[in-house]
Amino acid sequence: MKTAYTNGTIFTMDAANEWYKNGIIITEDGRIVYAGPPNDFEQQSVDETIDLKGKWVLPGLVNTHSHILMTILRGTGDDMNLKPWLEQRVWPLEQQFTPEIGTASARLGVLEMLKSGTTTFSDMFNPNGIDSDEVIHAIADSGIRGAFSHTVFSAGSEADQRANLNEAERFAKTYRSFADGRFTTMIAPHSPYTCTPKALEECARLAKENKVMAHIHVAETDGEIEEILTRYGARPIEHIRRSGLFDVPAIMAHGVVLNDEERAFMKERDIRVAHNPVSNLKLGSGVADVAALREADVKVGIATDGVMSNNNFDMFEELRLAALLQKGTYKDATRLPAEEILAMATRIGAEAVGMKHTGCLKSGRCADFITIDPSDKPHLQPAAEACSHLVYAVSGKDVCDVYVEGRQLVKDGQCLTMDEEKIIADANRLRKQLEI
Ligand SMILES: CSC[C@H]1O[C@@H](n2cnc3c(O)ncnc32)[C@H](O)[C@@H]1O
Ligand SMILES: [Zn+2]
Repeated sequence: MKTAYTNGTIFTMDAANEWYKNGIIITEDGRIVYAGPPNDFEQQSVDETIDLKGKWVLPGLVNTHSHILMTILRGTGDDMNLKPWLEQRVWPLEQQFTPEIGTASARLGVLEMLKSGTTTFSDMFNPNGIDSDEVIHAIADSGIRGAFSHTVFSAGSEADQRANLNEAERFAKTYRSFADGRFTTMIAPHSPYTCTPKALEECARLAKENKVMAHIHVAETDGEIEEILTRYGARPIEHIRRSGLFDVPAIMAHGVVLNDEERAFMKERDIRVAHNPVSNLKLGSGVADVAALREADVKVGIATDGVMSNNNFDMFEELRLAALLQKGTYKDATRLPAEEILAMATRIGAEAVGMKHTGCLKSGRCADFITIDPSDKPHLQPAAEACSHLVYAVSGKDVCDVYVEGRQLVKDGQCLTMDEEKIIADANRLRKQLEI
């Protein structure tokens, strides 16, 4: 089936940042075969024509780090610093999870992501209390794209730790090319402070043997740097390097506390960063020096983290904040211009999670795109400066249509693939089972 989407303002987000007013996208079998000006487009050459009536079109957003299984915990654990938040609130709550809670939580998270314009996300699942096979199938049914990992923690007995690593490997092998290739997997040791050096080494081996990326929380707070220095005599980046985990393509969540030497090393090893501006502020962790990372030519994607530290999955909020934080901390408004932020949320984010086939509206890439209709929205008028509006004025609620691999998943703000009423009812019913 060949479909033409006509009369859109198309932000290709390719390396040249080309955009076209009254542009056209032609898709076939889930791929883009053309994106650009209408030139000599002939309606007869396609099976179907959809008039976008001036809507803005951009690649679906890529959320490079999330925890959808925490979605049911939204609104709990506010106003706490990272360590007590994890130890006193998050982990005791996650211990109460059942498979039903985990799956309901995942569905709610995916629904929110899709409706706010995210088409790809890279997620760390909790290892306890859930049925990761059921979760993966629930996510697959929604039509979204993603990279998933069953997180590794060095907790419990030796047998428990071995079982956790075995499950992380089984999960990575089983789903490494699942849902018609929309899903990939990663090996995700939670962090250098929750995993032993041996577990990090094991994770490095598993990622290498299974040819998947590594995903880990690193350099999130000053406290983490001190703790790892005290325990192992090295800062987190050097400590993890010694384990071999950075011998495979890796993405680190946070990267708030880094120095020049570490950034140069990250460039050399192509270690990517998932920047979580809201989560880093909410947990009092600080502000990642994204401008320095970009100057060092490190790939930086944008992310939400879980909703307990956010409290939503609206990537547009992250874009705006990511731009403003660098301008404010550097006292220099030229830092991270809107075009660069948009690229980080799309093409660069996709590269950061190892998905070069999405994130850009270009012939050969997957037809993963979203539309926004500015025509009835005062906050997006005058509509001429669309690129600026996409970073500084749009919110997830403005997203109109969402397509993944040419399949429409959201139409006029309504999700076509998920039962919204049931998902919300289930989340509220199951939330009552948790002792908050
Ligand atoms: C879902 S398994 C991963 C594990 O990570 C916890 N988590 C969520 N946000 C953060 C963060 O910012 N730093 C460290 N760990 C985090 C989550 O609750 C799970 O237990
Ligand atoms: Zn996280």
